Amino acid sequence: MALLPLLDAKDITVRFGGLVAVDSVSATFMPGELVGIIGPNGAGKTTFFNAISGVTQPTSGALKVQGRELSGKGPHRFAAHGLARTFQTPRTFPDMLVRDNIAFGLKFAGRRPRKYIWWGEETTVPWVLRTPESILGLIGLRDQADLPAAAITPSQQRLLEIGMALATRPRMLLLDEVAAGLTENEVEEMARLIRRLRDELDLTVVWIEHAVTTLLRHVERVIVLYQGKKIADGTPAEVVRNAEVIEAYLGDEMNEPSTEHVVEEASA
Ligand SMILES: Nc1ncnc2c1ncn2[C@@H]1O[C@H](COP(=O)(O)OP(=O)(O)OP(=O)(O)O)[C@@H](O)[C@H]1O
Repeated sequence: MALLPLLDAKDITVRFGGLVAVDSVSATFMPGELVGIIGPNGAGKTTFFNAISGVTQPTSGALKVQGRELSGKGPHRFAAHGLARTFQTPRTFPDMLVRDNIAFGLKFAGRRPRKYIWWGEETTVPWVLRTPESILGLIGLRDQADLPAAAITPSQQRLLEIGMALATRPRMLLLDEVAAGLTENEVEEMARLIRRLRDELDLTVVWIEHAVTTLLRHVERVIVLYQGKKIADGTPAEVVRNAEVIEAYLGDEMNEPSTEHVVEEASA
């Protein structure tokens, strides 16, 4: 039997009054894929994320998760089908301890049993997603467990939000600019963590990021949005050679000395 996409978005359009923020975008995400979404400011990246996670109702288009029609459903239904996401501004509980932020996510997941049916088979929740301690270990925040979330650094806040998303025991993780505001080293560490999570937890990961050079180095597929439209969808090597992408977006990035080697690597 052919493998179904984990998420299948067909002709998704989102209008805000007269503005078409997302313009008939179709994309499929297969189990275990690590996909980047790039594009200039205002290209529609976050709006597309909101639409495929039930946060914003698309004006038109269809959404299927594991073959199940979820068009028109709210974020809780998407979460119940294994989708978890982070937001551009981390949505943690600042007055609660780091550990309790994670416990909150686990409580949400607790409504689903430890074994659940996934792709028609009984699946056990990976042990690393069972307790606040194990999740904190996975994201490298064990030492901060007993601090209020407001007391940790911005990069740790981003990790905490990823931890909260993982606590809901997802199969698909949508990451919205989790590397924004981080130092170059922190961005690289974040990219490595994202890959490790995908590999160890067998997740499908879709990652929006402005740090294009890092993203191109770490993802296997990139979708490029421009003025609400999808203008490219392919491997980093294909996308950096795409004339429309260069014209619309990557031209300036490629002229940056720091980017040249990445483009060369991606094209190799
Ligand atoms: N709730 C809203 N109401 C009206 N317009 C909106 C709303 N949300 C987004 N927009 C507009 O939709 C367009 C796409 O915005 P979106 O935030 O999805 O882009 P983006 O690619 O994520 O940008 P950035 O990289 O700056 O985060 C922009 O013109 C934005 O102003």
